[in-house]
Amino acid sequence: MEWKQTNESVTFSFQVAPSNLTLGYELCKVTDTKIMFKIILEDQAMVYELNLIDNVEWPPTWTRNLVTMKAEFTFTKREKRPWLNYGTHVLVDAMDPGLELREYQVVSNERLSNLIHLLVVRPKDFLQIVPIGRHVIAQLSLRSHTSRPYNPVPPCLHPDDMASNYTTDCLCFMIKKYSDGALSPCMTTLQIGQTVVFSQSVGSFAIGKYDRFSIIHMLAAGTGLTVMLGIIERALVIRRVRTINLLHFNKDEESIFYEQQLERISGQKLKVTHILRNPKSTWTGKRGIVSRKLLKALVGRRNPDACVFICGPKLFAQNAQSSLRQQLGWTSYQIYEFC
Ligand SMILES: Cc1cc2nc3c(=O)[nH]c(=O)nc-3n(C[C@H](O)[C@H](O)[C@H](O)COP(=O)(O)OP(=O)(O)OC[C@H]3O[C@@H](n4cnc5c(N)ncnc54)[C@H](O)[C@@H]3O)c2cc1C
Repeated sequence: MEWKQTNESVTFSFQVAPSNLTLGYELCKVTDTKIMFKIILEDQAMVYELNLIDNVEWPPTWTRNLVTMKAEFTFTKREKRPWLNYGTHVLVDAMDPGLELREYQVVSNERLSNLIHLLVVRPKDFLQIVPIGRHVIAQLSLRSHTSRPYNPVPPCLHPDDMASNYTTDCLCFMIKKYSDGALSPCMTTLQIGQTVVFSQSVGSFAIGKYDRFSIIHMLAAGTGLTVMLGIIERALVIRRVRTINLLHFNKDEESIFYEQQLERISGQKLKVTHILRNPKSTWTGKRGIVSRKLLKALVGRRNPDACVFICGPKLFAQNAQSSLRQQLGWTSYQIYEFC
């Protein structure tokens, strides 16, 4: 663990091993001087108990280097004076706690399109940086029996599109409303100040496994886009990645969301293609469903320097996998399906 300070603040960072990419973090305030730090690695987690020499304010702010994934957490000191040392830290047993549910307060809930809302929520005395490609479980209250998985999304991909009221201790979600659904109608109508429950991160995706590829193809159907946004945010700053080819499949013009925001960051590296199943006759873009013909044209035959990420309904993912593997020669280690 490294630390540095000014009179006003103290900053901590953890570097486990350069070969082991830190994927995510969970910080929990126990008291004003005791903080638990959980560091999430590819297939294990480490928990440190940090006992500070003096009181700090909660929450800390954080910044992350998206290439190395190293994050720095900065706490404001309650008493503005230099510390002789930070205190002590010990590695504690990181037993699997099972699903831990916490209440989050809604800080904004805005419409992105007809059916999609951007929800920003903030927990109390807790902060998590969810590993890219992993999700959390949501439910309306701690006692509710209905839960659904959702992918946290970056607060923005361009500073002009920053989510309303976002601070670095918040999580952001893009949630589609299914009017006859059990949870999404409530999730999309939450008001500022109401609470909702989320778990810690779940899943096994490890972004570092794909760092060797210089071309990333993404096949996203509808809200399958959500998991791709964190990958895009990082891929844009990874020098080795030359091309991000995002294919976003939707039903019709009204179902497209986050279009202008993606347009703003697309260019030499990121290319976005919208493919509609049922567009109006005026649509001049691509149309159809995922098929061998379409993927041959937009992804092409197997390229050893490329990987493909797939996220969407089961049938969509099955069709994509069979077209890529059986007809276009792609191999399983190049493909990751989020489900
Ligand atoms: C890993 C993961 C991440 C996800 N991330 C996101 C995300 O970031 N954003 C997002 O919006 N969604 C995401 N989802 C989907 C999300 O978890 C919910 O499934 C979605 O919000 C619908 O939940 P609901 O309770 O409102 O609807 P449900 O009650 O689950 O119903 C959804 C729709 O399916 C229909 N339906 C329900 N049961 C059946 C059935 N047996 N047969 C046929 N149709 C049926 C319903 O009529 C309704 O139209 C993710 C899913 C997974 C697995």
